[in-house]
Amino acid sequence: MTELLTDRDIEDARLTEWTVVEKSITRIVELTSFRAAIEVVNRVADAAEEADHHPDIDIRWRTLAFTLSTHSAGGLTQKDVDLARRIDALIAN
Ligand SMILES: C[C@H](O)[C@H](O)[C@H]1CNC2=NC(N)=NC(=O)C2=N1
Repeated sequence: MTELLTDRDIEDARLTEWTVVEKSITRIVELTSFRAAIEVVNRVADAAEEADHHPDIDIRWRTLAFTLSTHSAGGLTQKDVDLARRIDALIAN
């Protein structure tokens, strides 16, 4: 579960909205308003607490940047892929 994923594993996960940046993945998303952005942040916070896995979040008016990595493993693990999918679902809804 906390094993580091290979580059191939990350490609195979097909996280099309995410960009690999060094040992992490980032998704930038623009919402319709600051409040809408904060609502997404709150939903992601719930998902993060539930998973006990926490993204770095950069908030700039209505644009959010989520960055995922597993600090304890020093890179990307399945936990990041799982949280990325949850974030994608929360943004879509
Ligand atoms: C004790 C607890 O499981 C750890 O501190 C968790 C919490 N959230 C975390 N989040 C992330 N992104 N990486 C971690 O290594 C991590 N560790």
